[in-house]
Amino acid sequence: MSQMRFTKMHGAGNDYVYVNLFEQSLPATPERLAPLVSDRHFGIGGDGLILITPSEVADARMRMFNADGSEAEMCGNGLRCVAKYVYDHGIAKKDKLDLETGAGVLSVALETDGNVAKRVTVNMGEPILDAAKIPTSFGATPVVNEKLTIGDREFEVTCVSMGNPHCVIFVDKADDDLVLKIGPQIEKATQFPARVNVEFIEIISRTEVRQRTWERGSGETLACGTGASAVCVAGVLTGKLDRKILNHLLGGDLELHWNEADNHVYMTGPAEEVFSGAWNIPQDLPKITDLA
Ligand SMILES: N[C@H](CCC[C@H](N)C(=O)O)C(=O)O
Repeated sequence: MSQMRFTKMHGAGNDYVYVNLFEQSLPATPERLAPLVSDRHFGIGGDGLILITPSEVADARMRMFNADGSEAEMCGNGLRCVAKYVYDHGIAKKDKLDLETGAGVLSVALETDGNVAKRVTVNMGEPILDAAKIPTSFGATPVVNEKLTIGDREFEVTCVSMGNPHCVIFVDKADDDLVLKIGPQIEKATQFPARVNVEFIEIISRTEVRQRTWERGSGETLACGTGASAVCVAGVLTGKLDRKILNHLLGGDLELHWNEADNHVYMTGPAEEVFSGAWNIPQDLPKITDLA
């Protein structure tokens, strides 16, 4: 029985199966593997699959696949965990790393305690506010307080890309009806040709919010780092929030800062390694060559 070695990690409860491709190759395409390993009953369990690979332009590269097998341009919680893995496992023992992502090479700073990283700050780069690049069919740029009709209900949405697309909605109560019923309908709404991640935000003050997230390709997650970054930007664009906020997500807290000086968003939060293991590769899994 051949096996694939993996490490389970999470950032504020947003958990992924991490595979170190510095030391092994994949038994099948990641699009095929992600749904299998993400399955919380028949697989390892997680919100998706994250590959840590060598990079020609950075200390390492992250490729991120949602639980449905779709690849995303960027994953904030995932990148904090990749940074921790790269540091803790000695791939690059530096407390400042450059990591290649689908949204470009991003810089991260690690707070370490001896030999392990505890908290990580990611320079997420500039938010993308051009409707076409988010991409949405809304005409306005930036997309602020647009009306989106779902069934017989109308929502006011603000759309921001952090390399991946986000639809932010400020609500009185982010309840199950909104997150679990409206969230999936917005994810697949025709206004979002690449689908979209949806953030439902309760405002506690100008510097503090509570977030629930319906993620593209993974459903509700306990946290979404790119989403929390998009919320910070949307809060400033709508005049509801200051540029520095504390975001309470179901799985933990993230600190966000949309820095006026460089127009970059900075996200700080935890990264945890839960366990490592070996996954028994199913006999009937089509080999990568079979899929060519
Ligand atoms: N579902 C997202 C990718 C993961 C983002 C999230 N988990 C984060 O921490 O940023 C997408 O398809 O764009």
